[in-house]
Amino acid sequence: QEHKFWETQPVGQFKDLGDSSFPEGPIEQPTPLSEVKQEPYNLPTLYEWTVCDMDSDEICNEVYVLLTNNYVEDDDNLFRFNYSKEFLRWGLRPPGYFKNWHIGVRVKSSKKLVAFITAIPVKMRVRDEVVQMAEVNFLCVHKKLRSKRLAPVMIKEVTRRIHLENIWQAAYTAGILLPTPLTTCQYWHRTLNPKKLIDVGFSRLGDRMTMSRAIKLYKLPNSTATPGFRKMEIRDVPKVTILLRGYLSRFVVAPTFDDAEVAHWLLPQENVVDSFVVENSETREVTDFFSFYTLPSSILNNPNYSTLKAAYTFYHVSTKTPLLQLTQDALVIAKQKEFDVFNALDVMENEPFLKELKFGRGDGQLYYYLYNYRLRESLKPSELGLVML
Ligand SMILES: COc1cccc(CC(=N)NC(=O)c2cccnc2OC2CCNCC2)c1
Repeated sequence: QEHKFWETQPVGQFKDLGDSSFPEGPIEQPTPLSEVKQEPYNLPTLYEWTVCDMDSDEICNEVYVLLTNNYVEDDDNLFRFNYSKEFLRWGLRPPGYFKNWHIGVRVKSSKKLVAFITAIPVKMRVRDEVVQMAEVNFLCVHKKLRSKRLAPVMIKEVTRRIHLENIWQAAYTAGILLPTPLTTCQYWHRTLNPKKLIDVGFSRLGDRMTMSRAIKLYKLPNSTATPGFRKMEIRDVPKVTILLRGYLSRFVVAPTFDDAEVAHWLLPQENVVDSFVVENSETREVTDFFSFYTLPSSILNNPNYSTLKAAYTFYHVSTKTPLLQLTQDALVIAKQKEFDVFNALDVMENEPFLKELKFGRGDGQLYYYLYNYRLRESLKPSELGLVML
């Protein structure tokens, strides 16, 4: 059973680790579109495929309810991701998206939505090659249908639909170890609301730490420190695009963003994504940028709280303002907006500020994977410039 499915897929296999005889690049060559399976894979008899039109309030709500009750939980099953409807619409409809890559599974008789998987297109640079890829995300099977081996057929079906668009590579993340990680990231949390985090079991009071000591330790200024730090606006898009493209060129694997993509992913949207620029008041130059996305978690079985309000670092660039100060200002904003915790991965150049700004190591890893693309060796997190939702 050990990775029975993944041993059949064009992904780096554990047994090939260290075997540097393999060239870097695609594992399998593209097949002619006429040879790609034209009809959907077979589901178990009682189930049928459906396309989830995220523009439809009703269908978007069905997806929201499925994920709210059945998506990823932390290792101690205290929390479950609670992506909002407006977040899902944002995350699944970037420029150039394909509606039929938002794939659902319904019970034929009741039409109940019981599983979901998605992909969106992304131009990914790997070293100095730009490869058209798909980002696969939101794989979710209803708790009552686990171990029916639905996930493998859903992965094959989304792969088939991606192949039909002549795209042969993909990127995905998971909290579990599969063959074979592109990189293994550590997640970190910066406490903003110590009392609530301790009450819900997200954090523990250290031995010599009293609650009042914890509140003092994580206190933040009431206002940001950087002159010219302000919310991003549509007029900033061209300059932020130049900043971001320049910054991401430093990493071995990173997405490429054009203006339209920067506008989609980074213009502020209430309860979805917050973005800030630092504009020099004399030169009018935009020198820095910071963004985080809003991903609450349901708190399972707590008498006093139902939701953990969490911010996740997204993309940022610092050319003039030290990243430490930029991040501190983002923490101040997050606190003002009543977030309980600010999460980050040790990707890009995050690690140095994590320790300095009183982030604590999370108790899990996030693994990044490439589909049908081999790198001679896995990357350090600091070599990765990709943040997934
Ligand atoms: C606090 O509530 C949680 C609810 C479910 C799972 C986890 C732990 C976890 N698995 N966290 C992460 O994967 C994570 C931690 C820091 C930053 N980004 C992350 O994941 C992002 C990116 C991958 N897709 C989910 C969101 C926490």
